[in-house]
Amino acid sequence: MDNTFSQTVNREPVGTLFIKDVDRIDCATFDPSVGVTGKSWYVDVEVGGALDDNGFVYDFSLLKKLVKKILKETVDHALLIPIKSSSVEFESAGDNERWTLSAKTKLIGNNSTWTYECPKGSVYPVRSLKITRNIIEQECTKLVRHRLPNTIQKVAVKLRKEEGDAHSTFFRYTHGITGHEGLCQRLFHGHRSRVEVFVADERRTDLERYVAHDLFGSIVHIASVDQVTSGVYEPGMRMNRDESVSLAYTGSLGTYKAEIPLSRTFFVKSFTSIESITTEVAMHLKERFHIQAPVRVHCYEGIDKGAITEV
Ligand SMILES: Nc1nc2c(c(=O)[nH]1)N=C([C@H](O)[C@H](O)COP(=O)(O)OP(=O)(O)OP(=O)(O)O)CN2
Repeated sequence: MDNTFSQTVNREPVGTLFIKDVDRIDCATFDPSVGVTGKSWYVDVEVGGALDDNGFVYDFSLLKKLVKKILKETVDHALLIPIKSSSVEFESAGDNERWTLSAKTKLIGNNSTWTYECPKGSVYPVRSLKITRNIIEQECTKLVRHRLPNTIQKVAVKLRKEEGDAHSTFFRYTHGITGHEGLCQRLFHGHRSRVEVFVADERRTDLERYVAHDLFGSIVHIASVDQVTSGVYEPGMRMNRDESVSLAYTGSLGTYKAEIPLSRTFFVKSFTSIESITTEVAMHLKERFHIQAPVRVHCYEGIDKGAITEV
């Protein structure tokens, strides 16, 4: 956002405030050229308008609460779908919605289809042909603008990627946590996550790249074997086969069902929590590379949080 606003409007006292990292979004997006992908962003906000009796554009505390509430009710932990795309089909299914999403993606090498049957609110439909960061920023800006008073003349919501260090490796995953009482039960919510690997306390960026790119294929859905209702699966791996796997479970908000390309699904034996995923990764590295020394893995769940396992 430029800062000319406060300089050019000089008839009444005005100002522009900003809050960096007001919230973080963890969601999933559907892109016809990539498929369903986990995403995480820092959220920054700028708001400009007339000053009140305290000299505030808007109280920081109230703005933080409002932005968090709006994001939680809309895009956070949702699957964002571009409903103007010809790759997207929608049907109502009683209390649920049913979405069919077709992707042509070089990452998988075939035409692939994701289906998602979910309680209302699990999908955030966007009136666009595709979902980009810029389009989500515009959508969030509209949502926040709409809930602020008329004294506010300018709003900008910006999404910022986590940078990491020069050697950081990231992967993107979606998952649903069957028994979670909150929005993490949604089968397609996701994260952009860093992975760090240490062998005998020495950082191993080669193994980090192996985990992100080879084991998980950079973009992956992580399912537990007890979520599978039909299709083949093998815990601890992704299977490079041109077929789908069906997942289903019921949480406190309703029933979730999905069909996902098998080559994009990694199966864990127990839970899809970050603790279980990290343990699965550490065990895999130890066995696959016959490592005798202690292997310590830090897998993030989105930004600044995650789990550590040493084996
Ligand atoms: N110990 C764990 N706790 C939680 C896990 C987990 O794997 N291990 N996972 C989740 C969800 O998957 C969720 O996506 C985490 O996102 P988060 O933003 O922390 O969840 P909230 O929306 O509940 O948090 P806010 O700070 O309110 O945004 C949850 N917990």
